[in-house]
Amino acid sequence: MATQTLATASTASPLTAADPHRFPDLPAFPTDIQTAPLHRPTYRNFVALRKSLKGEQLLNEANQFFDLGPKLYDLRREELQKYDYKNRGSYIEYKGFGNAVVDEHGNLDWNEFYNMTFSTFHPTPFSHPQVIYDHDELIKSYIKHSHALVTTILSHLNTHLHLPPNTLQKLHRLTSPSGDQIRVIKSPPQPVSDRRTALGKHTDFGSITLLFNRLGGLQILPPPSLTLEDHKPQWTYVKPIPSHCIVNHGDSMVKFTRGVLRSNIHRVVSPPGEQACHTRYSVFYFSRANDEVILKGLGRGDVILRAKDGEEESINSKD
Ligand SMILES: O=C(O)CCC(=O)C(=O)O
Ligand SMILES: [Fe+2]
Repeated sequence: MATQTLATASTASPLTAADPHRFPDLPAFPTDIQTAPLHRPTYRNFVALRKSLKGEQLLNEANQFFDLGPKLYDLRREELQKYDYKNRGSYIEYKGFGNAVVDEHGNLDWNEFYNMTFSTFHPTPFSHPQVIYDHDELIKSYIKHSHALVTTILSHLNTHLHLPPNTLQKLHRLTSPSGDQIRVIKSPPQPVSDRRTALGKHTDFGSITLLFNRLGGLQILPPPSLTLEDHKPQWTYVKPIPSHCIVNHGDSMVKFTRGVLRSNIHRVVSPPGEQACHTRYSVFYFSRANDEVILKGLGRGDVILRAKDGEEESINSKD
């Protein structure tokens, strides 16, 4: 993963007080905590992104998911458990609070989440809470706008990897079945005496993740190449920035590029400083290659061909 931020706001300086997308009613990220350096697009790319992508709509819709989160989780865990995906043989819908182990000591996670896909509104034997149906237009529109941003990112990567035109984009068509999904995570404040990992260390599955969050807590483990000689990589916070999303490369991009692109290790801990007393929501778009795509080195394009060949297992995107 390269951790990048992409500005989608209309102003050159999205951090000004006039920015309508600054985080309402939340304490600021502490100024004395070191954060990971992030790459931002050049001003030219920033303007191009805004023009081509309806960036304002994407931001507005992401904000609406931050309003949907509390409405969904106000249904309470007992009710949401009816939609638990572990009983459904899929990753769509609800993951209950504390259902996953986060570390080698067997500690459990400190979050619950709900996954939504395009197929959320297709006829299936499984229903959703009414609040999801009430937001069907938002969910469909957010998938469309997020996918447009992912396509723009893939097209930049395609160019810089010297791949034949549209190679990456063709593996990620919105019109073909894939595991693309929206996720809304809720992590309530942790007890003062027991603040710990809320989501265990991992790399993202899939190709590109777009992540909006407002409170700190996300940490990355920098790769050795970005760590001082004779030092161990240290968990480092990623600071949420208004009107920006964080872009992760997932494991499929590592496969497609034979390791030219990396998927970085990250985790979520209790938010720092005063932020720890607030409920943390995050809003995601996980993009994955179309179901039938075999996850292996693309093998065309001199940048990838120069990468070392490794053993490749054959697995398709759906699995
Ligand atoms: O909540 C966050 O900031 C990150 C969560 C995450 O990494 C994930 O769900 O894959
Ligand atoms: Fe992640």
